[in-house]
Amino acid sequence: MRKPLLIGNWKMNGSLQANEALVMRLLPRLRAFRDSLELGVCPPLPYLFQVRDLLGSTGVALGAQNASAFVSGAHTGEVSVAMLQELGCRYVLVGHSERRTLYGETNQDVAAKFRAAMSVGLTPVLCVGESLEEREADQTSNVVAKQIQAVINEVGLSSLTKGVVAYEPVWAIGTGRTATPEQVSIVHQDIRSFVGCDASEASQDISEDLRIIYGGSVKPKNAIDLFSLSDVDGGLIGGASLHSKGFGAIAGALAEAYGLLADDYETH
Ligand SMILES: O=C[C@H](O)COP(=O)(O)O
Repeated sequence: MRKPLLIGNWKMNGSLQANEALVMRLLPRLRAFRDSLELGVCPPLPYLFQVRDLLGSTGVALGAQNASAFVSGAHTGEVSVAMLQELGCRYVLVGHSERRTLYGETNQDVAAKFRAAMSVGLTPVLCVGESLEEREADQTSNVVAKQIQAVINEVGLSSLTKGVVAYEPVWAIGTGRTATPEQVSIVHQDIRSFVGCDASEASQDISEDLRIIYGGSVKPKNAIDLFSLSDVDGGLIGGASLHSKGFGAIAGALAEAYGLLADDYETH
């Protein structure tokens, strides 16, 4: 079974004081799920040390929101995957739509970052998704397939499962406009079919093993419907991950969807 995964992406939010308050309130809410779910948070880079220490050995992992594809050298302002690994990160987001749209990252750039992350043992979380225009032009499948194919070209199909795919329709990010369960289900199934499309036994296994999580305006009230879909293996949560109660409730919904509710957790 694919282990359900929930990652909070704090984006460019927080302060020393706010992070401490958030993590201290969040940890008790996540305690019941730490064996059944894989949990992580991605604070802004300057706070990685602080949050790593706050998380301690609670089982909630640390992740970064971005990394350079380069190993070292004259790349002012960039941070290497080895640095993130040294700081205790387990995950790194690659190709978040905000990186693609605001900072011009191409499919090739993202694929190089995926490779770099893998090379130091980090788990790259490959973010893919279509814009509203692309959806309206019926291009969702093509766009997502190209984003994934670029990574397969770079690292090979069999290495795809060293990472996680996060489907995040751009039009649903931070807009309060969540994709419907039907829309999400179609794209997640498409991704799984695309990965398994050469019909070899190996590609079938890879397709079956690949974790595909959903992100885009996930809230406690819509989480259970999204996480109950058979091809959705968890969530990448933006805005709601900044609130301990909301993120805790989303973790509860994920556990509930998988029938993994711990005895000491009540759904309210
Ligand atoms: O990385 C997270 C996604 O961009 C989703 O953000 P959101 O939950 O605020 O829509």
